[in-house]
Amino acid sequence: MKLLLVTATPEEIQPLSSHFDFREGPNIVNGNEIFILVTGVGMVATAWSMGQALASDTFDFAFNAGIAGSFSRTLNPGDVVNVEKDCFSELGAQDHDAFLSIDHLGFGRGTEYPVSGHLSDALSDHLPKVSAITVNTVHGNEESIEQTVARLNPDIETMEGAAFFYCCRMKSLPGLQVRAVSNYVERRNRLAWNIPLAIANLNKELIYLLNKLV
Ligand SMILES: O=C(O)c1cccc(C(=O)CC[C@H]2O[C@@H](n3cnc4c(=O)[nH]cnc43)[C@H](O)[C@@H]2O)c1
Repeated sequence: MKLLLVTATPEEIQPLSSHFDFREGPNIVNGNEIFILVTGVGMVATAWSMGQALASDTFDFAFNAGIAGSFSRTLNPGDVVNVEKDCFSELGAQDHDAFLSIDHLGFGRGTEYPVSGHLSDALSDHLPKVSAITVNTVHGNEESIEQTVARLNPDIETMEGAAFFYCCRMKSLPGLQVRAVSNYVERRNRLAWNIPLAIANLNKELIYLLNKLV
């Protein structure tokens, strides 16, 4: 099988890369070819990089791996989750105090799901399923957090996930978005982020998943 592993920054998959000694181009794990795509942070960078990769090559399965902020207090820092639903939460229009989604405006859809397949289920059965939003601006203001929770009630947020699912959907490419919680979504408090724990747990999971693909 040919797999695409998409991440925003090299740091987020550094332990995995060291574990398997990943290089540029195809890397072989258990007979599968793994291509690493480091996109840069954000949905535009992700869409551009994935668009380039998917236009010039074909893949059987894709992973989006990274850290995330959690709205949900039932998730703990370091928890690894499987995103089953994602949303371009800022895509739409303000109408005074109301938000009109892109769906409501009639210009498309704001919600994305992974292209499912038997492999997705077999790989991710053990992971908690969550709903996510994808943002350009990381929430860090109590009022805007309350408004977003009231409107969408997401479990986590990232800056790339919905773009990953969008690109996969355009190519009918099955995939999984696997995220580890590095911080709670709250009034900005960068000192409270536990990025090392999130990266360590994310990478243990990725090594497990790639070893499961035999
Ligand atoms: O500072 C570091 O050492 C460091 C190492 C690796 C990655 C980072 C990042 O800041 C990655 C940004 C990445 O993380 C996602 N993320 C994490 N928390 C949130 C959040 O609360 N809201 C939205 N996105 C979040 C996001 O997908 C970024 O791509 C730093």
